[in-house]
Amino acid sequence: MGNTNASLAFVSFVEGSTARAEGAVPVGGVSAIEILATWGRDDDEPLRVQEALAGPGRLGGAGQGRRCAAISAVGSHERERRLVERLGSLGWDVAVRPEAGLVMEIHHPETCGSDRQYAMRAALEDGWRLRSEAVADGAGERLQVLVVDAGTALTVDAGVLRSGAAANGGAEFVFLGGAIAMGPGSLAEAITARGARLAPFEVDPDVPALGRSTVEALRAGASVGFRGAVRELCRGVSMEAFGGTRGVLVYLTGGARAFARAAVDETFPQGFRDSPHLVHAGLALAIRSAGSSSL
Ligand SMILES: Nc1ncnc2c1ncn2[C@@H]1O[C@H](COP(=O)(O)OP(=O)(O)OP(=O)(O)O)[C@@H](O)[C@H]1O
Ligand SMILES: CC(C)(CO)[C@@H](O)C(=O)NCCC(=O)O
Repeated sequence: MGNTNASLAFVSFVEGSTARAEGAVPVGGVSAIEILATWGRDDDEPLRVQEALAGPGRLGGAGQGRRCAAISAVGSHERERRLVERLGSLGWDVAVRPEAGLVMEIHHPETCGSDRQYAMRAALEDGWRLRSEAVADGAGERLQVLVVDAGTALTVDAGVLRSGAAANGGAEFVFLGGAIAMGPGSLAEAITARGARLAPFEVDPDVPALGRSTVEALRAGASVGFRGAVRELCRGVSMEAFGGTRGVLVYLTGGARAFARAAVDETFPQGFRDSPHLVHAGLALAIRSAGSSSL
């Protein structure tokens, strides 16, 4: 559940698989992510979920045995509660915001949004897999990850993989923090709510900076202005977390990705990974590694 939209996905794992689900980040064993439904804040959430789960043949073999669901939510606790209740009444065991499995190197980690944490978990795990494929002994290589999530909010977060630091000699996925700003739709809503003579308008990612009417000028501010925020936050967070932008593995996710692509591309000549389902993938990984303890 995001701030504006929510979606329900079915995630399959095939052990040892590195198959790329279309548009999805192919994190450890995630072989497919199928979006079953998406809906807005005002829709009847429990009903949409119930309808999606009832779809014919949707869940493959998952109809048999134990039914496990997990929820990432940054929306209201009331929305979350209604969803958990409905899934429970349909016979699902529900894990609500299971531990993302990150070492949180920020003040007050308990206030950090679950979407930020799951996206970072998926990105770091994917980076780890990529690195171990590229170098036989990747232990000495640094893995620095930046996650850009453009939606209702814009978040730009930094993370690193710390090898061999954990008590068991394994790797630690470390969340270093980042920035929270407004997405393009929020910018548009905010300015028309505060500007007495400004009528509501639709945002568009492909507009010039030079608007020749009020609405064009507003679109320019929301879209071109948003790109500026993305560029500046990507550069700033990378510089402060990693000392530069080179060698950083960058992931872009969120419903407003189209508004952020050009700025991310300009900032990182090494390119970036367009990963629409990063939060779902991270949630699935979190629940899998937590095993039955979170269910
Ligand atoms: N075609 C589009 N036209 C205009 N805005 C769009 C379009 N597609 C996405 N957006 C923007 O994306 C936002 C929704 O993004 P997303 O689907 O990631 O929602 P969300 O998950 O609720 O957001 P968040 O992750 O910040 O909670 C909208 O508020 C709007 O700003
Ligand atoms: C920042 C948002 C709104 C992004 O969806 C969400 O992750 C959230 O509500 N976070 C709580 C505050 C924090 O992440 O520090």
